[in-house]
Amino acid sequence: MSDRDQPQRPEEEASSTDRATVLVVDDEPSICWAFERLLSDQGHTVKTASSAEEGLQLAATERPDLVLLDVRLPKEDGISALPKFIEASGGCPVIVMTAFGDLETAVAAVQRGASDYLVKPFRLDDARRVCQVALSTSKSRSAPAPVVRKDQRENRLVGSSPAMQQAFRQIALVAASDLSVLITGETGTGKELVGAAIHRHSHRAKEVYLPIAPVTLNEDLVESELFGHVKGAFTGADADRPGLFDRAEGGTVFLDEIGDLPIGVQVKLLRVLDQGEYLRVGDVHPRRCNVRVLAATNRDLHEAMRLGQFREDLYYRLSGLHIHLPPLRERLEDIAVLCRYFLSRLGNESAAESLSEALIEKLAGRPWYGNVRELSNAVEHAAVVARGRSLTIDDFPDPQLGREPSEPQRPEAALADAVAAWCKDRLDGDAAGDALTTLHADLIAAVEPTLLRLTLQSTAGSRAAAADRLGIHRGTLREKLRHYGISDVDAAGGT
Ligand SMILES: Nc1ncnc2c1ncn2[C@@H]1O[C@H](COP(=O)(O)OP(=O)(O)OP(=O)(O)O)[C@@H](O)[C@H]1O
Repeated sequence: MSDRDQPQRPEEEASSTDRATVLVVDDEPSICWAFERLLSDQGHTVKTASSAEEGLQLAATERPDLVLLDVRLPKEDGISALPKFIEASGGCPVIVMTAFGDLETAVAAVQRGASDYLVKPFRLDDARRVCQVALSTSKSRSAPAPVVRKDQRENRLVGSSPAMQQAFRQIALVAASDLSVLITGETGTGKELVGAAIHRHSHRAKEVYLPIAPVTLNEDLVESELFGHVKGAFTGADADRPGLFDRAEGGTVFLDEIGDLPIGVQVKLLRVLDQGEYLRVGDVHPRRCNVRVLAATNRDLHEAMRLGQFREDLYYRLSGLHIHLPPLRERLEDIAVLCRYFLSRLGNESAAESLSEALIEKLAGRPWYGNVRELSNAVEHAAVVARGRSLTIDDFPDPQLGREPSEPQRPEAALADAVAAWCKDRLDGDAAGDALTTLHADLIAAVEPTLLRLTLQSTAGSRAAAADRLGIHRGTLREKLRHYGISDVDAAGGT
């Protein structure tokens, strides 16, 4: 707990809940002491125990209003004792505490009936807030049936950093609900894996989980791909066709790169979230749908909203809960556990066990702009090179020196921003909304000449090679150069 957290004075606790009895079960005396100080200052009675067995006896005699239960205890651990505490106390909320949480522990705790999950070390402010919320919940809740855990060895989400512990806690708490979740983070930080984990631990687990990246869909057809269309909706629509939301009925949709969703489609998505219904393209009869939406992005959605590229109402509707995955370079504690995990997933247990501190330290000094994806590939590469012996830093591929964290997205993002500014300017200038009829053609005319000139320069004026690079027919290139009045001399000479 941090020193700057000072417990509030009793008189500051005007809105405090009724005086309650709180049982703290932890074999660390400092934790028991901290809670005693925090909660008795608020007028509550605090009982402490250093083992599950001792705690259960107190739970039966004291019938506490709240139990704070550590996971690691001397004999029986907190997770297995959890249902017994709920039963012994007559159904009071139990907050599980751990310093060694992984996703499975967090999910098991919530599935066994924990009302919340505190990751050590925690701030007193957080502990106070979590206790207050738990104390305000009904004491009459019944103990949920224990759920049998499935072994989820493949594609597990691992990490020991506080940021990952926080993510595990959020996943565990949100999984059982139907809340939309917004998952943000740079490329390769594990957003899709978080989406899959939420689905896997939800009541929809047996239904479809459909990860969709709208950017990979045909731009003109993205709406119809997502929501389907009816016969005659557009040229070529010769029959009714269901969309991806039909396919995901009852399950979960993971929308990747939500920041790139066209505005028109954003409106439709908002209707799904608000009213649980959507229209197929060309249809006038709304269809009901029962789909949980998880969304991910590596873009700054606040900036996208500012530029008018992302709807604010959709942002607030989507971010029922926001899980942020920091870049790997900001959670270096995860590198060792991830390396071991990737090596044992490759079946290379001996390399996993023999990873040296010195190697981990060297790896932690690298920038990992591609985040966990880059680390995973690098470990795989190193394992192949090492051929069964212990890994050394020389087995790893060279780090991509000199690259900036978000460089892969930067030119596209800058271009999108420039287009947005241009568009906004033109649309604002057309306040009456009737003068603009060639917006699309105007934009193409503004950017295409530069594209053609630079490509021709890159091929030293060879039209055939430039057409290949551009992915257009040589005749089309010739026509375009004529249209824009670009001569070969222009193209070779500069922009
Ligand atoms: N915490 C983690 N534990 C184990 N594997 C991870 C973790 N985070 C990421 N990975 C692995 O890294 C790779 C990239 O993860 P994922 O596709 O979920 O990232 P992403 O953030 O969705 O990336 P993008 O934005 O590029 O789509 C995957 O192979 C995934 O299994």
